[in-house]
Amino acid sequence: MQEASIAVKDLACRRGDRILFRGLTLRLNQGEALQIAGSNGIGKSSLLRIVAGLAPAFSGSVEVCGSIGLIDERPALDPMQPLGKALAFWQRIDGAADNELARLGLSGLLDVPVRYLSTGQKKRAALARLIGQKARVWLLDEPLNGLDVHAVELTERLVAEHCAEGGIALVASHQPFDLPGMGRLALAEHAA
Ligand SMILES: Nc1ncnc2c1ncn2[C@@H]1O[C@H](COP(=O)(O)OP(=O)(O)OP(=O)(O)O)[C@@H](O)[C@H]1O
Repeated sequence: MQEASIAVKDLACRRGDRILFRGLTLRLNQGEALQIAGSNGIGKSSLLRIVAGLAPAFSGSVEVCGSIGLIDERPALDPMQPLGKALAFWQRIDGAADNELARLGLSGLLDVPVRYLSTGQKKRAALARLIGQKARVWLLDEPLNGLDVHAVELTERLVAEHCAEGGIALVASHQPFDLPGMGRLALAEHAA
């Protein structure tokens, strides 16, 4: 199985002309999960984007071992395509996989264009794509936003299963995320 780790050392993040946080050091090994907590605008999404390699660090270093899957507020699914075809596009790239469609309550929605899905349905569709991606490192930006109670529990369970299989989860959320053994880092403690 592919190894997985995240090592962040003395990281500082700058957005525009402001330093958001500095002196952030963390390490996650196989099977571990960490919640990045903090109020709106503190820099949670920015941290995930730096870890994903989508934004530069202002200073410090980030090393990620293992393939990365990122969920944020924009599901990477063609809004004009029916959900089934939008997911099939990724399956051709990611390879065949069980996307857990029934478990995610998506089996009956495969002919619905992605743009017509509700907020929670889009979020669950993004999870289906993430599962199909088979990435070792999950970066989840506010994964519980817009989900009903059942879908919140399911998301927490899916992350637990991912970690039990040796994956890693870095979860940015201002909401409680119920996962046994999950660490919690308050980003405010590193605010510049
Ligand atoms: N490209 C950018 N240029 C300038 N400022 C930016 C840029 N992107 C984000 N910011 C600012 O950086 C700050 C942190 O944004 P970020 O989205 O990381 O916060 P967050 O903790 O995820 O917030 P939320 O809980 O609302 O999602 C905000 O004040 C935002 O306006």
